[in-house]
Order: sequence, then structure tokens, then C-alpha cells
Amino acid sequence: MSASAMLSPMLADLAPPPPRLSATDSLFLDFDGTLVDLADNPEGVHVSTELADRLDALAAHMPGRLAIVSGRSIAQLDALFGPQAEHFTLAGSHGAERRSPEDGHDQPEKPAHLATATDEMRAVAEANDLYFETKSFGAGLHYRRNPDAEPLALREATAIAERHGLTLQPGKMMVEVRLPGDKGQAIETLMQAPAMRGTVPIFFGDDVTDEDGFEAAARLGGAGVLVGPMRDTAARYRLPDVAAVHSWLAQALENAE
Ligand SMILES: O=P(O)(O)OC[C@H]1O[C@H](O[C@H]2O[C@H](CO)[C@@H](O)[C@H](O)[C@H]2O)[C@H](O)[C@@H](O)[C@@H]1O
Repeated sequence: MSASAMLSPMLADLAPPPPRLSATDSLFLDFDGTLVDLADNPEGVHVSTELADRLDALAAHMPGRLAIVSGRSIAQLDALFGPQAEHFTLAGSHGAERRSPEDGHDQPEKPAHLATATDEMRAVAEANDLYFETKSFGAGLHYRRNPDAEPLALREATAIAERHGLTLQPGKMMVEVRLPGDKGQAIETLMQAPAMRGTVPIFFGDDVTDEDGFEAAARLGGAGVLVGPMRDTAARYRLPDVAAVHSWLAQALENAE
């Protein structure tokens, strides 16, 4: 029996998205697990020249209507994409900050307690052999190389988030504490920009944090595209993996030419 036949009727599989973008579509792309495969730690990922050039070409075809919406900070996305990052609209830190070529960088104040919480997260990582990730508006504990530490990481991060009034954000083999915001709000805000206003958002993402984005896309008349295995989701379409996203982007670009 195929994997899709074993799914319950509530979880009937989703079709792949049609590989084309119209002049009234806006494209929103998650980063880790969608544009790049997951690696052992946050520094293990690499943006190929082919991917960056393809996104650049698509962005040129849809001026102001392509955005990367990531849990990473914009500083991290800049380091990964290099100068080409300046060409894209970015929503980073799970929507807490946004930047576009037209509107510049919109970012929140950093409250003093964020630095204290970051120090506390670092101390937990050092004491428990976890990978520590410092971000512009948060800090993460990664347990991918030490999965047994998941309960400890969740417990410690929950206590730190509660102590400092921060948002607790579980992710894939990681947990972070951060300033508020979510990808749905980020998409709704970006959709107010003149280039996107009145268009239809299509959002590709893999993680549970991307469900807010799928819901926002649907609310605004568009659709979510789940990347990865089928699950209970607000997405309308599905692609199996990052390689399929790359093929879809290549076809969408070809169909736009
Ligand atoms: O919203 P995203 O762009 O998908 O970012 C979500 C988190 O991605 C990163 O962590 C994940 O990818 C790492 C590298 O592949 C992997 O080692 C880790 O286990 C994953 O959870 C990033 O490090 C986080 O800051 C992002 O919040």
C-alpha cells in the first residue's frame, strides 16, 4: 500500500501547485527546509549560486512580489545570500523584522531583557552540550546532535521565556525564545506594500511555524504549499522536498519567460 493510501480520509494527500505565477500572484518562501535542506546546525547550510540566481531572476520578473519569510534573522539571511539578499523582500525573525528594497528595514527595539535571556540560553547550551544560536531578536537551543536533550531544552527555554515575557518557539530539533510576531502577520503586513496590494499570496513552507503563513495566504485569497511529508495542514498544495521546490521555481521561471 502506498504511503498516501495509508493516510486517513482527513489527511488525503494534496496536489502539487501548478508551476506558474501570474501577474497577480505574490510569492512567499520559507528558508530552512524549503529553499535549503536541513543540516546538523544552522551554519551547515549553504545557498548555491544556482538558487540565488534563480530567485533573483524570479524577483526581476515579479518586482516587489517575491519575499523570503524566515525564522532566521535578516542578518543571518544576508550572510547566507550575500549581496543578492538586497534584491529580495525579507521577513526575518519569524516576522518580527522586515526589509524591502523599497521600504528599508523595519525592526523592533531590542529590550534589555532580551540580552539577559540570551545569556541564560547560552549558559544552558554550554552546560548541556547543545548548539547555541544567537539571533537578532532571540536565541535558540539546538538538540539535533543530542536528541535526548529535547525535554531539558524545552523545559529550560520555557522557563527563560516565561521569566522574561518572551515568545517560546519550538522548531525542528530546536527551541528558541524570541520577540513576538509570526509569519502570518508578516505576510499580511507585506501584502500592504504597493507592489503586493491586491495580489494573491502563495506561501511555501515546511515547519509547523509556517502554518500561520498558510492560514494568512488562504485568508487573503491565496494558498499555502506544504513542503515535506503530508500532515494535518492549512496548506492547499504539497511538494515532497526541497529538490521539488527548486524544480517548481525553475519551471515557474521558464513559464514566465
Ligand atoms: O523559518 P525557517 O527559515 O525555516 O527557519 C526556521 C529555523 O531554521 C533553522 O533551524 C533549522 O535549520 C537548521 C539548519 O538546517 C537545523 O540544524 C535545525 O535543526 C532546524 O531547526 C535556524 O537555525 C533557526 O534559527 C530558524 O528559526
